Amino acid sequence: MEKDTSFLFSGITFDRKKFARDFARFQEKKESDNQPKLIENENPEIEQVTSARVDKKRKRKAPLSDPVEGFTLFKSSKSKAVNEEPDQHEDEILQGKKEYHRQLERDALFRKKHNIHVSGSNIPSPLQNFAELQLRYSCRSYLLRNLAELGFKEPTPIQRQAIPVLLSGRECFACAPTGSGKTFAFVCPILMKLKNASKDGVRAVILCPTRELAAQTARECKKLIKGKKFYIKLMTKQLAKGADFSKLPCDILISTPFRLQYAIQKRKLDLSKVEFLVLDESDKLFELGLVEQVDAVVKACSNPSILRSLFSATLPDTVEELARTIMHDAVRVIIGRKNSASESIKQKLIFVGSEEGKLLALRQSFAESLNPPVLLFVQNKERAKELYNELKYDDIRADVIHADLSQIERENAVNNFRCGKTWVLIATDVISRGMDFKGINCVINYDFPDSAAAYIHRIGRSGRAGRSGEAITLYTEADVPFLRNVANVITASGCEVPEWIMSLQKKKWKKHRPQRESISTKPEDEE
Ligand SMILES: Nc1ncnc2c1ncn2[C@@H]1O[C@H](COP(=O)(O)OP(=O)(O)OP(=O)(O)O)[C@@H](O)[C@H]1O
Repeated sequence: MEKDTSFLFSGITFDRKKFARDFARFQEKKESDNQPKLIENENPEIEQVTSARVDKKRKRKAPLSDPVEGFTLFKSSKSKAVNEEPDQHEDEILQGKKEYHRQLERDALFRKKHNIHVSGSNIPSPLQNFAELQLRYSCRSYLLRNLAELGFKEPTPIQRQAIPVLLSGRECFACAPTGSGKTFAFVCPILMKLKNASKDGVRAVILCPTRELAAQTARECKKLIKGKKFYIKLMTKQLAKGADFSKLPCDILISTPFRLQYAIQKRKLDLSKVEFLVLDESDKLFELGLVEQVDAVVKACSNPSILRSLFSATLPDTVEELARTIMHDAVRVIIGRKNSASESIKQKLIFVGSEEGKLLALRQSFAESLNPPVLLFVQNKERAKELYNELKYDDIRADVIHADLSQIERENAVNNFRCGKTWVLIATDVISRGMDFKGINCVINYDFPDSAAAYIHRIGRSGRAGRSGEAITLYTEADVPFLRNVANVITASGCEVPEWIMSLQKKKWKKHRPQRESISTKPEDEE
């Protein structure tokens, strides 16, 4: 068609001078032709843009046009348009401002409803639902499909706010209760931003304080990428010692600080292209013993446009201050009250007098009602072994996990507990953070936790993802001076504590690890 048309006009030279008057009429008609079209336009936004364009065209064309019939009409309408333009523009700005403020109000109400507290500048609106991931951020369908398969219907409060913050390219430190879905809150933006697999070096690093948590996070990532190719690597001992990192395709690397520092320093692992660094259980990572290794990793992630984020259920002020020194224009997201326990856990304090009383109380409680799975926390690995030796011949399926076991023994202990082979798992704090055992009915603090943060994380192994749970904390005379700190956490999450405990003096409490009598009831020579 086009060819035909050009053929029709080829070789014809239009005599503009001779037909100036007629030509001008066509010009005029053409312009006025536009006007009803604009009015017909159903979309007011498009209308504004189109009319602005036409006005611009007019402005540019006007000096070129010859004086024609109807010029005055054009002139008057044009001069009107010129007069109107600033008003219209101001109007648009005003409307824009009004809409912006209305949106801020809506966001504030929505955040209040979901107990989301934020600070920082220009914080993106929280997610109303998962569909917004696609509407606002063009999320790929594989991820939405996997979410649906995992049964995630609604975003949790931390997901509603932290995901848009990270997707809008802002750094973030976040504090949300145990079991509230923080893992997906940081993995989702990473997957969305990385878009596709690449063999271009490590692009994201997730640091976890323990191997068990690192392995769990890697497993969760793999569930989320089902049907999509991504290279997700867990830094195992073998990988750290034997891999050729220059050839290893890796989009997301999940590791403990120790193994990653080893790989950086001894195996020349290059992290200069890392775009995302997540410090999960960040307050633990900033504790003495880990902070130097974390520092080495932070330094190795030298990409100037890296996005760093910190997540935990407990975020002491000291960690926040430290975080501020390394982060740029970060957004702070707190769900509920900072450093509080999950509200879905029924918490109790039980006085047992002495160490001997503890074992009696435990045996009695198991005899009356044992509702597995039960997680039992003790102060150190020696006590874990002792308690295991006491319970292993009782008629309950007990197992133990602590740092003296080999990697494979630790994995077996976790897996047997996960699948229900073990009813009671005796543990040190090695699994108190982040581990997601579905449906733990009861956490028993056989030994009083060494800090309020440890208490929050330990009991947070139950009552996850909105489920209910129970936490029992045994205490002896030696623990009384430290009761008040834990009692504060208990009352803040809506559970009751005897009045006399609330009237105890608050204690400035670093680590409470009293010398405890042995758990073992066997005579020493027999041992
Ligand atoms: N939107 C959601 N809907 C339903 N379940 C979810 C959702 N997001 C996460 N979960 C589930 O909730 C559980 C807890 O999630 P996750 O382990 O990420 O919690 P967390 O906040 O990191 O806890 P912790 O502080 O103990 O590390 C997991 O089993 C996870 O699959």
